[in-house]
Amino acid sequence: MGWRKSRQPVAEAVENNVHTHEHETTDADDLAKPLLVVEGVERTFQAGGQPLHVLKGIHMELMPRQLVMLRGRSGSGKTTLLNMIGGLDQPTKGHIFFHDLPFHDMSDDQRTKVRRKEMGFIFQAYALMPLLSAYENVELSLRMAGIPGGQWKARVEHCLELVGLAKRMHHRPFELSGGEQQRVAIAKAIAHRPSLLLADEPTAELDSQMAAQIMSVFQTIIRTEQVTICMTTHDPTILEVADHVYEMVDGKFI
Ligand SMILES: Nc1ncnc2c1ncn2[C@@H]1O[C@H](COP(=O)(O)OP(=O)(O)OP(=O)(O)O)[C@@H](O)[C@H]1O
Repeated sequence: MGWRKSRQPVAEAVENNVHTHEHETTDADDLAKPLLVVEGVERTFQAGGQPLHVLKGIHMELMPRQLVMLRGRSGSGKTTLLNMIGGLDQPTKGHIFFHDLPFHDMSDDQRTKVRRKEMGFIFQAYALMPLLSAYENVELSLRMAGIPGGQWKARVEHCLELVGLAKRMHHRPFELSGGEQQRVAIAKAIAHRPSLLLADEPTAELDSQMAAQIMSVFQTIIRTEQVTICMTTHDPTILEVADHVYEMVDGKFI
């Protein structure tokens, strides 16, 4: 594909090529090219001295501002793939390009740099700091991303408003419902303006009404924050809001 030919050397690209705060200026060309490309990805683990082939040739694309779901039974390889997309693990074989950057070729440090700037993560269990308020939890993520302190207040308030928690900003996690805690986790994950949000079973702990609220928040932030979301799920009832569903069976898409 043409857009890959203009790739800069990786180290330079990690520093220069990834535009964290320029989503507003995305033009039609940028919307037409994938944010992430997975080509022929395989992943083999050594388990008890035997090779375990968990991913067996995965091809996929994430386009800008899409909501993409990976669906499949427990053990089919969804989390393994999500870890690979997030640069937390590397393929045994195949290629992963994120924003033109070859994740399969990059060092841990290089991938970590890109991940901190460009990605947000949401997990099944909400991963909030229990002693900090909703506000402080979101602020912490801006502090860790190295965003200047002068920008924190407006951004924290904006993100908590986006997820519908403006009135609960000063509550601590134990004073919030599971769905509200997950919405704080979403505010936390988008605060530093990532272009890709990865969510592993984000609705698994929630009842259907709360799960629907989470999906509605996802749709809002795709529109307003211009993120792409890739999530895993077991839940057939939420698939209808996806732009694309990849169905995984035994390490392959069907
Ligand atoms: N680091 C590892 N070492 C050995 N085996 C692993 C490792 N990580 C994952 N596996 C195995 O790979 C298979 C797929 O696991 P994975 O967590 O990707 O599935 P999943 O579809 O996300 O399942 P679930 O829905 O239960 O989270 C499982 O059999 C798991 O035991």
